[in-house]
Amino acid sequence: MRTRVKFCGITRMNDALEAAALGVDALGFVFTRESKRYIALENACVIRAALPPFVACVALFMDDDAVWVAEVLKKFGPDYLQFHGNEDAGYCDSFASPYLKAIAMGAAQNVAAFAAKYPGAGGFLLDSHAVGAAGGSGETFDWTRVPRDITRPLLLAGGLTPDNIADAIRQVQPYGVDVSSGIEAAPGIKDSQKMRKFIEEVNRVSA
Ligand SMILES: O=C(O)c1ccccc1N[C@@H]1O[C@H](COP(=O)(O)O)[C@@H](O)[C@H]1O
Repeated sequence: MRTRVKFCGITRMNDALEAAALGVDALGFVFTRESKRYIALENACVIRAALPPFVACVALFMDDDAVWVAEVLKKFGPDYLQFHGNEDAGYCDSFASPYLKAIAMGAAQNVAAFAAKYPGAGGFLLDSHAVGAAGGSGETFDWTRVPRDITRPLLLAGGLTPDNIADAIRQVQPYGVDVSSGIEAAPGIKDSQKMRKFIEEVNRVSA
């Protein structure tokens, strides 16, 4: 099956439409305000309304106030929430909405034990970022540390680029991949050629 692709950190209409035309499965919108890729809720809603069918929208948060998450849920209506901080399962489940939980792949991380604490998560995003630090750093982690026996969907993230995505998929065989800085010209500004090359590489190795 083709590896699913999420492009994260969308801030511009044209980037979203180009990504959709390339066949991306999901677009990520960063609603945590410290991020360089933060998008105002009103702008995200305008982009969302212009997307063709079957492009999932993901709303990313990092230790945000529950009131803010609820407001985004109500107005933006994401298909998935993505929690990228220290949120516990009670907090994540409290929104009664499908969600992905990020796992920071520090040296001591035990993915199976972490995942067991979040029975309500639809999947897990394995990222190189330190918990509490802003993500989207463009740094990879040691992919040999991804366990093969996790039965729930895993999305590989952290430092993926058009040049390393083929190796990443061959090595990790993830359910999906998630990329932000590796397809950018600058934070929040996607690069058309990098987006295209990234999708071409995913299609080439996972066809
Ligand atoms: O993108 C951000 O600005 C961001 C901010 C806070 C938490 C997570 C963030 N991004 C996520 O990080 C991964 C990896 O990014 P990159 O490809 O290494 O730049 C990205 O897929 C987002 O889900």
